[in-house]
Amino acid sequence: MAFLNNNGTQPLLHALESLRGKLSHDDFLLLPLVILGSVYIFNCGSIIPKKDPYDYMWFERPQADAAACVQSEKRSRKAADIVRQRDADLIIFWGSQSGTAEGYAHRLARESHQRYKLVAVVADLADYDAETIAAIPSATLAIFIMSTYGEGDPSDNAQDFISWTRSNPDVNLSHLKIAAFGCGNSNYRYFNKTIEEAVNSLLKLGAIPFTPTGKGDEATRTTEEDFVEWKERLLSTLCLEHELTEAETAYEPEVEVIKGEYVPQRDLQLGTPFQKAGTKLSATTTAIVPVPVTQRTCLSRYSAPGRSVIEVKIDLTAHPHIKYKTGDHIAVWPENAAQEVESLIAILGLQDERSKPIRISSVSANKELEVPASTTIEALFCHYLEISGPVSRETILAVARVAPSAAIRDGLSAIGKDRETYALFLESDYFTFSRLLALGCGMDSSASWHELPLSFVIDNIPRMQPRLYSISSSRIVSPRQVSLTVSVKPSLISGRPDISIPGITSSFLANTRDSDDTVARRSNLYVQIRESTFKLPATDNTPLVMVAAGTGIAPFRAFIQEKARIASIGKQVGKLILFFGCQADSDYLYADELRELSTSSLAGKLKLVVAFSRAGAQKVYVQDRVRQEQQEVLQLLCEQDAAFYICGASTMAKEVGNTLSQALQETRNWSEAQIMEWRDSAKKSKRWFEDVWG
Ligand SMILES: Cc1cc2nc3c(=O)[nH]c(=O)nc-3n(C[C@H](O)[C@H](O)[C@H](O)COP(=O)(O)O)c2cc1C
Repeated sequence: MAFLNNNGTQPLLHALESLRGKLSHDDFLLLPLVILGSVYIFNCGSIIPKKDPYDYMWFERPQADAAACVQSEKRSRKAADIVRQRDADLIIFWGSQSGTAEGYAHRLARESHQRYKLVAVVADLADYDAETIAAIPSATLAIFIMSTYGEGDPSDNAQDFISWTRSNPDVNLSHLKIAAFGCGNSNYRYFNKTIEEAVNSLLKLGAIPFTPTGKGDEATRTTEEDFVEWKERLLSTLCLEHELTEAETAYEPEVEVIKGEYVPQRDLQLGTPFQKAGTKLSATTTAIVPVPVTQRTCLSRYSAPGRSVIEVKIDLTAHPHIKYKTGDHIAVWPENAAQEVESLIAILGLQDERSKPIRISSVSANKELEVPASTTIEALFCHYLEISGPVSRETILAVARVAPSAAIRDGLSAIGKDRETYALFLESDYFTFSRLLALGCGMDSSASWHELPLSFVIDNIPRMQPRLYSISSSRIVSPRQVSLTVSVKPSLISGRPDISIPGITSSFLANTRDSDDTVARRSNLYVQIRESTFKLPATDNTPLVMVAAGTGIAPFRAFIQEKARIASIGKQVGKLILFFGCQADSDYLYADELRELSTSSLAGKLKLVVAFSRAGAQKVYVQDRVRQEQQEVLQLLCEQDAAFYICGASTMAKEVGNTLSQALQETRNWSEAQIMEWRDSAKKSKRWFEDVWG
């Protein structure tokens, strides 16, 4: 059971740490230079400096280039090889698009080791050939943690694995015990389809279920709790089967943080997005580039405090190689609010060190570093850790275990003891990591968090993820000025009507000043164009039926702009119907532009059908409008091969899908199976597109 804890620099670190109290701050900073100087004298026998061509190497650490090493090292694609190499008790495969399932796989590995001294290997499904799972020894439990994406699809890294399960493979898994957890959202039509499909296929091949499959549901905001419940059941079953006893869980760092070391400026990452080693760019994902914000316009304001929709325009002129297509997505890297960064720095007592370089390296065999290897505390908190999110129950319990006093430990343990108490706690106030620590200080005013290791903060706070937006401009109308249509909607806490929590990216975008604004806090955004499947048909004449609610209008605004341009140069365009759900006329986004186009370049082509849910005595939703217009919609879809698009909340998409199914049953007498078949074939032939969110 080889689980790395420390690397060779640890003794030096301990020595430095123990000297820390005896040295002044400046002495401490000089110490590495003193050591290097001694090495130099020892090696050269003289203190007269000679020009050493490899001088710079003294200042470089091997992990600075670890990414390159990992990429060139040829790893086996056989899952059984890694299991045997590490003598693993568990192999945890993950399939994840935005990091949730991946994070859970690492957490399970860490806990099973810390609590039961089990050896767990964490495996990216894309790194192994699927059929090789058949050679995993029977003593090793195979665990699958996978999310569902798109319209019931696997994540990108699980595509090959799922294709393999669908190919009726000729393997026997009757020796293999499996356990599985899915990340999904029940607002989608195909809730947790990927994990269901994976488990069913593995069971058909003879695999033995170890514990019931767990399913996380984002719609009820219970994914985290669903995971914890499933994980505890799995660990207690393992415990019973193998007669394991739980070890005292002292904190074991997964990263090592070195302060006070010289770091060349070029190695420091102070805000540029961090990408893990080996992340490849592809035809569908461009480089991440800094772009100026050229315009920010408020499109609509709501009566709810702080709620609005804004349009943000960014300029790609400085990056001629970066191109986008109409309907693509754009990933935006946000920053945490300055106030949150300041609070965390203050409560950890890191004010004096905030802008000094730190070196971070992974000390876990399973985990690649998820933050830059060289940065500063300030940059780490601002750009690389998601410090503004609500603190999870497991994090509260982890903080309780390292609390500076018994009063804080007991207080925090009581909050995290069960699902219900934790839920009540979250409803009572806004609790980020720093606010949780502040709450701890309230439980024992003599205690402080200054001794909490920085590695603990890095290990327990999720890394910052970019946010995806649909581009709301057309490539042919505006190839260099890209617009995003962003909903700014603070979250509310039921127990504290006075508090509203700003969304991290939307509030960041709302506060980003135009580039010519002299008071700009920062005018550049880091963005990346990501190709979407939400595309216009190849022929301009194909009719389009588009259904949107709220900011789901974004890609349709781009489609309509593009069609108007095509029509204006005398080309034929097909019929366009836009169904748009809003609250009232005040949030009918792009109303003037759409109305104008429907009477000018797209006259007789563009039909606007708007549903207002709060304008009159009766609530009218977008699906009600689709029902009213069903004859024309079905005629376009079934007789004229129109392309059908939905963009907006998954609940809306589900209702619209049901409305269409009902209409097909009533008017054409189609069975459920026929409707499914029709929809699947429309998807395959690129006539049915959904871009929906939870
Ligand atoms: C564009 C999109 C499509 C999704 N489609 C589905 C779906 O069809 N079924 C489902 O159960 N969950 C769906 N989800 C919810 C995700 O599975 C959920 O957010 C999950 O926690 C993501 O895990 P990951 O970060 O590991 O990829 C979707 C989420 C997004 C953003």
